[in-house]
Amino acid sequence: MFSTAFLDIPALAGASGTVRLPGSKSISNRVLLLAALASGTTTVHDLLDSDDTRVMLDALRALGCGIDAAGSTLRITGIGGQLKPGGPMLPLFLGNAGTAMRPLTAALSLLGGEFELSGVPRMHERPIGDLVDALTQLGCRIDYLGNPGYPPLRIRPVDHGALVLDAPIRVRGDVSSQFLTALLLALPLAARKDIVIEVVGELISKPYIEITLNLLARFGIAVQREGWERFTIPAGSRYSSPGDIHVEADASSASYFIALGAIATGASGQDSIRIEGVGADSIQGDIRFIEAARQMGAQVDSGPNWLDVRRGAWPLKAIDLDANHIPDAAMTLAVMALYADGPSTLRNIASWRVKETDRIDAMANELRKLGATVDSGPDFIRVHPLERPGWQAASIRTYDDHRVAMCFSLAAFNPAGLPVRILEPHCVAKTFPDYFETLFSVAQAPEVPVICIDGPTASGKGTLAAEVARLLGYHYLDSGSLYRVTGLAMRRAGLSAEPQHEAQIAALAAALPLHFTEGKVLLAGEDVSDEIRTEAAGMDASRVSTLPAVRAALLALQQRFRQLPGLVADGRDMGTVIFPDAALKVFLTASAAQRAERRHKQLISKGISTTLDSLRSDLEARDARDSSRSVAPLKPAQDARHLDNSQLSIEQSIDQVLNWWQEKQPFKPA
Ligand SMILES: Nc1ncnc2c1ncn2[C@@H]1O[C@H](COP(=O)(O)OP(=O)(O)O)[C@@H](O)[C@H]1O
Ligand SMILES: Nc1ccn([C@@H]2O[C@H](COP(=O)(O)OP(=O)(O)O)[C@@H](O)[C@H]2O)c(=O)n1
Repeated sequence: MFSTAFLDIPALAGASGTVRLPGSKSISNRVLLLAALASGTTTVHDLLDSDDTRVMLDALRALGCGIDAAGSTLRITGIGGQLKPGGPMLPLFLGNAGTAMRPLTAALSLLGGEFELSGVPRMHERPIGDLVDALTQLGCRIDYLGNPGYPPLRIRPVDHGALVLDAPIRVRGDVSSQFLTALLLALPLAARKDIVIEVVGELISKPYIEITLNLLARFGIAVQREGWERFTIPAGSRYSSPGDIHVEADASSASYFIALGAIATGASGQDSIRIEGVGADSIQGDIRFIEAARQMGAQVDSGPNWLDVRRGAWPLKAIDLDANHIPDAAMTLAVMALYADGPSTLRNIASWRVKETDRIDAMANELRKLGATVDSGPDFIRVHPLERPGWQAASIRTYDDHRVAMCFSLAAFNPAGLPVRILEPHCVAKTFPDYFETLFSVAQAPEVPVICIDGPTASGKGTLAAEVARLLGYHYLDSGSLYRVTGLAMRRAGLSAEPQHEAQIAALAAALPLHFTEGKVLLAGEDVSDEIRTEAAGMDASRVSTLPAVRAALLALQQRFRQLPGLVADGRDMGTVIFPDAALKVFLTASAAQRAERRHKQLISKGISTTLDSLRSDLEARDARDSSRSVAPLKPAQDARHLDNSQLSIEQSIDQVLNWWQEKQPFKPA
């Protein structure tokens, strides 16, 4: 996941390959609650691991469920429809997870304990009054702790004998279908008699109710349905665990990759995007996004649990769609509309206004920043396509809304070749923590940005480069470590850095079984991070690095680090030889005295004993060798910016490089 303040997605030109998507949020949280209410143990496969499911799991653990996770499989032992009596009041914090807040409100009102349910400030602006009203009709005791009609809530125990089950429970269906879902999931707890639910108003998002009914059936509860107005939970209904249950991949998450397939062509001009984990026969309503994508021109094939999408019509065909049945996935259409042959209109989407943010306003604002003309009203949005000269580079605000972040990544395919900046990209953690990594695994960029930091030993290149990479969410290449590992491999093979061994050492370098994980350097699985940091290893590295065949052998390996979304590389010849087209080159220096002192401190702190004098003479010897060798000598690239950090702190150096980088970006401030 990207935990950076922003993520710059370079202009993308194509995409092809296979993606596996995380489990559906809607299915995951319903399955968790049903498994928690059932007796016995349910093994849940391919559960989504995200903020919303974590919030739900924390709540269920607090209620006394046994939860045991191993990889993407989770075993959950339910409470059999009953809480342990006499527990203390339980405060439950539910973040911004509507799929936890609504059903838990209903279930906890009927379980008999005392609870306080709260969330982030936005959760306290998301209406829940219609659900509370329905539960109150039944005799449940729920108080508002803040504004009436909104969380936070206090729930008090109620005697099941006192519940009013004779009259139908009336619930509004036209604000959020989650209220009806919540009742359907929870009311079997009280089904001494048949319980009838009547929906008031036109029910929105019906496909989500289908998921609810489908999963209730998997847990042994056969709800009877008359149209979309009346639902009966039969007397004596009891949750029974199905034993094992598989969670489909999230169809709403699939929408971004279906759109990707429709917009992008592969490197060869004909490859497709294959999506695994969900097929066209999914029980999730958002799978009908496929129909809308086809209408816009996508070619979609499907089989059991897979989809295959490629570009059909281009430009895409504009659509005019009642998107009430796919409210979440329809946001993706609003960005696809930028690539269409005329204005596209999405209607009947008033529910967008009460989601993670007001999504109609959010989409309209951010699409306008890209240069688009957008009209919107209480329940619709109309997006005009963008011609090549109209596109603008924009910093996209994401409003703590995962879907805004994900769908705007598709703007990186703009024909103007502009990058897109996504602010607060970590909001995707709500449903798809690795969204951007997954996108980057199939996307191709004509130019992956590189920042090079070259300079003499102990000038602070590694420190600076690693931190700049972390702040930008870029990959990091410590090219010196490759020469250090080659030096080590040379020693272990009984060779020395002489011309007669050059070919053998180069062969070792070309096939180094090298891995970088969590700041460690592994050689054939062995952690050599400390061994390569000694001054002796530095000297060996300096010697092997003078051998032209070794440098040639390491060239391709280094260039393979240039991957989306970008790279920061440090060394001696990053800007001159390895990445001559880098967008920013920094030549970092500091006085020899300063560098010797820094290295001294660094080694002493690692418990490696050395003297300042020997370090200084080693360092000068290395400077001389690095600068005078015939291949790729240490020297500033012609277009490098010089930074002497003798008098600068680490933070000041980082700020300077980030400022130079920002100057090169086309983004206006957010
Ligand atoms: N601007 C700076 N001011 C003071 N110390 C620094 C500065 N930059 C780096 N250092 C320290 O100098 C030491 C050497 O830095 P390092 O990044 O390993 O250098 P290089 O990769 O160029 O050999 C480290 O202990 C680091 O914390
Ligand atoms: N791109 C690079 C990186 C390192 N090297 C060599 O590899 C040695 C070790 O690199 P390093 O970056 O780990 O060294 P320090 O700067 O930390 O001393 C250097 O002394 C250079 O001679 C190189 O030739 N080219």
